[in-house]
Amino acid sequence: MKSRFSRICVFCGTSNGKNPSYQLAAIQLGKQLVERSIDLVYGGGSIGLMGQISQVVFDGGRHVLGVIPTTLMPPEITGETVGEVRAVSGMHQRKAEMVRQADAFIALPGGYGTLEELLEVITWAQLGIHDKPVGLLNVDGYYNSLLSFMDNAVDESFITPAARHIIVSAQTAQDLMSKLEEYAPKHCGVAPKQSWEMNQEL
Ligand SMILES: C/C(=C\CNc1ncnc2c1ncn2[C@@H]1O[C@H](COP(=O)(O)O)[C@@H](O)[C@H]1O)CO
Repeated sequence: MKSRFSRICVFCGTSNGKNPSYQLAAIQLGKQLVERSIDLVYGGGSIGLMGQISQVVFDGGRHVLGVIPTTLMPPEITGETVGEVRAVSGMHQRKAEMVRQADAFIALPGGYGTLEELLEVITWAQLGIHDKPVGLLNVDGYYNSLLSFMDNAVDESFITPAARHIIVSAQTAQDLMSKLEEYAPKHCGVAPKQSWEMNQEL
């Protein structure tokens, strides 16, 4: 299956979560990447959903790149990383490197870390720093409240309808991948991408 993407960055929980369907979704997304010959970029390590997806993609013969701050590298904190490990000096450098390396982003269920990474790539898209698709795998409605928040922010005129379109969501890995393949931005970035690159944001 030919994809428009070479490498997708996945944000996801350092825990597996309570509902077994979260782990299943991480495995299914990993299989989708393998079937579509897409490599994985992620936060490194083998804990929680991060471990599930990286193992599936690695076992499927695709390249796995874990971008991890040196402080989080000890295996007792994050476990072992399969594939290539890229050490970075801190969390800001990690995110910039993930954005540089990937040509789309997907968030699986997770906690604060996942949410922060997801919102940053959405914000960067809104500003015009990148124009890469951002997907949300809304497993068993885990992100319904976040999506409702965004809809309310549109109703209250804090998010434009075009910027609401930045986030592509689906309930299954297969549906999400199909939607991301077809994604075309509707919003205009606040400033052109070239001017951000000149300022070395990425
Ligand atoms: C939080 C715990 C350990 C921290 N270890 C991490 N190792 C690798 N990546 C991490 C870690 N913590 C956060 N991240 C990044 O955020 C996302 C996961 O955070 P969440 O809060 O679990 O959603 C993930 O995408 C990573 O890039 C103790 O369990």
